[in-house]
Amino acid sequence: MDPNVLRGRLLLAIPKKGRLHERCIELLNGADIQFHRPNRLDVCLVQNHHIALVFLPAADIPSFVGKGNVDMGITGHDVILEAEMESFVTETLRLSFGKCALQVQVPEAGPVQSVEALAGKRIVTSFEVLAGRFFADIDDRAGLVGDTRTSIEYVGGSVEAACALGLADAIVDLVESGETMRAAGLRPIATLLQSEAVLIRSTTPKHAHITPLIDKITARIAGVIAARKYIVCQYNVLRSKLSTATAVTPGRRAPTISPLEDPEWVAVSSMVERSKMADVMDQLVSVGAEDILIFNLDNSRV
Ligand SMILES: Nc1ncnc2c1ncn2[C@@H]1O[C@H](COP(=O)(O)OP(=O)(O)OP(=O)(O)O)[C@@H](O)[C@H]1O
Ligand SMILES: O=P(O)(O)OC[C@H]1O[C@H](OP(=O)(O)OP(=O)(O)O)[C@H](O)[C@@H]1O
Repeated sequence: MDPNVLRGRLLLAIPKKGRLHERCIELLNGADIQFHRPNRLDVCLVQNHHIALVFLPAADIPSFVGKGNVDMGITGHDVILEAEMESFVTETLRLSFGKCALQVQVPEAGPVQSVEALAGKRIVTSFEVLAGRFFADIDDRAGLVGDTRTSIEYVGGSVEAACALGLADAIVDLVESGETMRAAGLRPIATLLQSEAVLIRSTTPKHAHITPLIDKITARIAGVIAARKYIVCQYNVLRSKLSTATAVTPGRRAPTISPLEDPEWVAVSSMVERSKMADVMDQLVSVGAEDILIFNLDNSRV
């Protein structure tokens, strides 16, 4: 591709494969960012905005954004810390997917119960910076020096195999459902951090003229995330029960209250977190609300 085509465009990086890729594509579709990615090309133009998408390994996105080589990106909070880019990127939105924990895991049947028992042992991980820092603290507390300190070995994937192969006494890797960990006969003994996918921008952007477009895309993505997270709950309730009912559905800012033809009744409409929907409906029934309706949101600006 002719680099001139990219001049002046906002560069937005998303993971080219792996756990976050599909979810990012869905998010872009929801935000009406239209593109066609020619077969395996890592850069493609957005048709309806002055944007180019850059498909990169999730782990490389923090430094591309932090160094200002691309303007914004989507990646995991974990890889921002691993790349030591937290001072160079700003996490503008949590995206509510890619949720996982970075954990120290040991063989299920083995004797190790605490991370202190791993001081001086062999750790295999794809997170050598975070694991290195974590075990350096433990080694310091144990007074270990030189060759006696914990060994941290990097592998690029299939970390769980290291213990079974006799290459490690423990691993440090990501866990979501725990299926991979259990299948490998491992159990967790410590959590280094919790992660989820985040939208990031450079702390010191190189292209100031692009900031309004970054803000617009951020607002669109925030709207898609909020539309997934919230539903609208509408119901009728006796005016005398209104304060009890609206305590159950306070809304994001405040509920909308409309009069009904019967002056003793009002209609209430309020945003409610989708995960709390069933509980909220039960509570509304118990305070005497009637005609409780739930509406999905297609999109939003909040
Ligand atoms: N099991 C999981 N559940 C949810 N999110 C995950 C999970 N595993 C990884 N992630 C998130 O997705 C990011 C990318 O991980 P993934 O395993 O997809 O890497 P990848 O880009 O395919 O690289 P590779 O497979 O080469 O290590 C991680 O940094 C983390 O934020
Ligand atoms: O707790 P679970 O739901 O089983 O998920 C955990 C697994 O997911 C990630 O790997 P992924 O499958 O993305 O592949 P990778 O090993 O190639 O990174 C992670 O490295 C674990 O292996």
